[in-house]
Amino acid sequence: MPPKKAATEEKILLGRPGNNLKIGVVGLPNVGKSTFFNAITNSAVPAENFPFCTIDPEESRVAVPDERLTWLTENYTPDKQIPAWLTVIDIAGLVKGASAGEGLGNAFLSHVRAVDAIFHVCRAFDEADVIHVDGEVNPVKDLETIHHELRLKDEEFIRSAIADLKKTMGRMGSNNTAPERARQAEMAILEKLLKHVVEDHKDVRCGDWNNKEVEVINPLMLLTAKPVIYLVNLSENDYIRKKNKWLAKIHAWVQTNNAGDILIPFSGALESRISDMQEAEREEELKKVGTQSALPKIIVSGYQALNLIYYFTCGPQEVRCWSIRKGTKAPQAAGVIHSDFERGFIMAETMRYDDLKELGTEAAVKAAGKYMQKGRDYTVGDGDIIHFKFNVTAQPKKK
Ligand SMILES: Nc1ncnc2c1ncn2[C@@H]1O[C@H](COP(=O)(O)OP(=O)(O)OP(=O)(O)O)[C@@H](O)[C@H]1O
Ligand SMILES: [Mg+2]
Repeated sequence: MPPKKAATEEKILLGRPGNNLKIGVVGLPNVGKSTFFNAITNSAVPAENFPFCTIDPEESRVAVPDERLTWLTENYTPDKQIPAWLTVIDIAGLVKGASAGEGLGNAFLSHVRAVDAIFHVCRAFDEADVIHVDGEVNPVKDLETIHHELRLKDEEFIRSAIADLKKTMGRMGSNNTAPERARQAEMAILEKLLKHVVEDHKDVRCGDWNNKEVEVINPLMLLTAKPVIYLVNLSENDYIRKKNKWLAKIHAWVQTNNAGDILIPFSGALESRISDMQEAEREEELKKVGTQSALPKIIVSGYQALNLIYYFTCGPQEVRCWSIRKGTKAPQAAGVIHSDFERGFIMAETMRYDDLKELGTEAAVKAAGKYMQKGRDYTVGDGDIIHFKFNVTAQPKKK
């Protein structure tokens, strides 16, 4: 008899499912959040030298740079090229005590709650003219402040979930019924979560949670469950010379507290200065000062932090990226183009970008046996080039 296949349970990801995910720019007031946001979106959110100049979150979407898309466009010469987008939201500054309503506290925290990942901007530039809310530049202290506030808020959410659950427990008398046992199991998970946040002082995303636990955690929409990318805002000079007295300390703090989180240095001053320039002028300026913009890396990292990937559809009309969450199966991936594609899904004809690039043409990929037909169980991979076959009576319309 053939050996039984080990049942490999697919790990449920922390966070909201779906592909309509957003990343928020979070940090203390006046650290350069709007400067960064403006540079990244070239939009007109005011960046001014006083705290709380951004009151409402501003939203913008930016194209995810990808040389695969450039290559495919050169080869298919389509009428249109459509990239993947990263949706970025500029949130006003959080201050110490925000969780207790300080500053514009709770409103800001609800904006943080509504995003799916965080660009945490911290200030490591000395600039006497730019006021620091605590009177001194100390990015490590700033990181502590924000994390403390986010965790306090999570503690409140978890305690309130525990209180709600308690009210429903033991009502029916017997505590050995199936629903009651489910509630007890949920309570145990909530208590474990509370210990993680309150006693161990850890962010939720740093825990090793199993699927049952993730199912309890996700609906709580906890702030510290969201992936974080630390963006360290340097003066132009420090960024160009790749030196700053705080960088090593910030790095050590991240490693100790949230090992694995990504840290990217950038300069709000430089990015803002070059963001108005035409591309050629910008390239020339960057060459002159001997550096590169940090924005492409930041955008790609932000997109990846959301657990998003994309597949391509390629043809003479358009070459296009379609965002899906990691782990999405072929029919649901097809549903991103049109719900009919999912409803009437027959198969996905796919090839790998790398194979197409290496072999040159679709015909060569087919001849090499690398053009595959995949069924409903196929998990779509990043950079797959897909043509869906489907069958519905109604004429499908593209989104
Ligand atoms: N790297 C940098 N070097 C020097 N000055 C900078 C740098 N980055 C930003 N600034 C300046 O710091 C000031 C505050 O920037 P900005 O308005 O972007 O902060 P913010 O974090 O959005 O503040 P708020 O929380 O009030 O919305 C601006 O005057 C901006 O030009
Ligand atoms: Mg701002």
